[in-house]
Amino acid sequence: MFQVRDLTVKYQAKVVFSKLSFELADNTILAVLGPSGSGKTSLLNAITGLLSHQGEILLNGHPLDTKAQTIALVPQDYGLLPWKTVEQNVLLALKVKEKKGGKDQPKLQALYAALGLTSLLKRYPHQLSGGQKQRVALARAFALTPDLLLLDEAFSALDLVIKQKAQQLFLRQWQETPVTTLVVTHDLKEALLLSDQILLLTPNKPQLITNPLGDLDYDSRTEAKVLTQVLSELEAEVKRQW
Ligand SMILES: Nc1ncnc2c1ncn2[C@@H]1O[C@H](COP(=O)(O)OP(=O)(O)OP(=O)(O)O)[C@@H](O)[C@H]1O
Repeated sequence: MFQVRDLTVKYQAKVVFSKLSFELADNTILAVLGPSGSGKTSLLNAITGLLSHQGEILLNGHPLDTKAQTIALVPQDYGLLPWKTVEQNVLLALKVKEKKGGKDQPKLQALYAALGLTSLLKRYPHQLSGGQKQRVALARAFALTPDLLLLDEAFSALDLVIKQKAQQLFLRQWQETPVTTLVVTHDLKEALLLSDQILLLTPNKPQLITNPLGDLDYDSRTEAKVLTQVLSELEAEVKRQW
């Protein structure tokens, strides 16, 4: 179980959110949805330990410990080292995290194949499209077999077709190795397509809601009728809150 208890984040006098609390069962995908400036990135930074905070962040009942537990982050700009090849970017992350057994070649090759990277392993980031870079960042995150996976607007820079493909690949890989995941997004549709639960980061009262499409697979969620109806309901809720 992943728990956030009375989490307060502030920059000097500016409070971003105060006493935020929620909990997630194991292997839940949570969409963190909020307008610009609502504190989505601050929440991720508090979780990764980059930002000091008050309150508790617990994984399986213990304070999150970035040394003992592995938190994988897929940042918005993908965070690839330009002077390393695709393969080296993935292997370096395993080395930094001292993931023993992480270099299990058959597993890595299966991961590269699943994410369509097999023919790109010797390329450098500047030789990749945005969608390809994003898949490398996902491969690097999944290779770590993390205890917690964080995606910060990881799909937002992609065009519509590539985005849908990337979301499907992400979900397929996630089903192979499920992990509690926070997907930060400002895109309501993305929240509905990917998550089990949605955290509405509103200025007044953050709210955790169950995704009404949570029991459906990705293809069923994208069926226009279902999605349009639920999307307009969520939009109405968001307008009330924001
Ligand atoms: N280093 C900082 N110093 C002071 N204020 C900051 C700092 N970083 C963020 N903020 C402020 O904290 C608030 C939350 O910022 P944050 O980046 O977490 O929001 P966000 O929801 O991720 O926004 P976006 O969707 O635009 O990335 C904003 O008002 C922002 O201006």
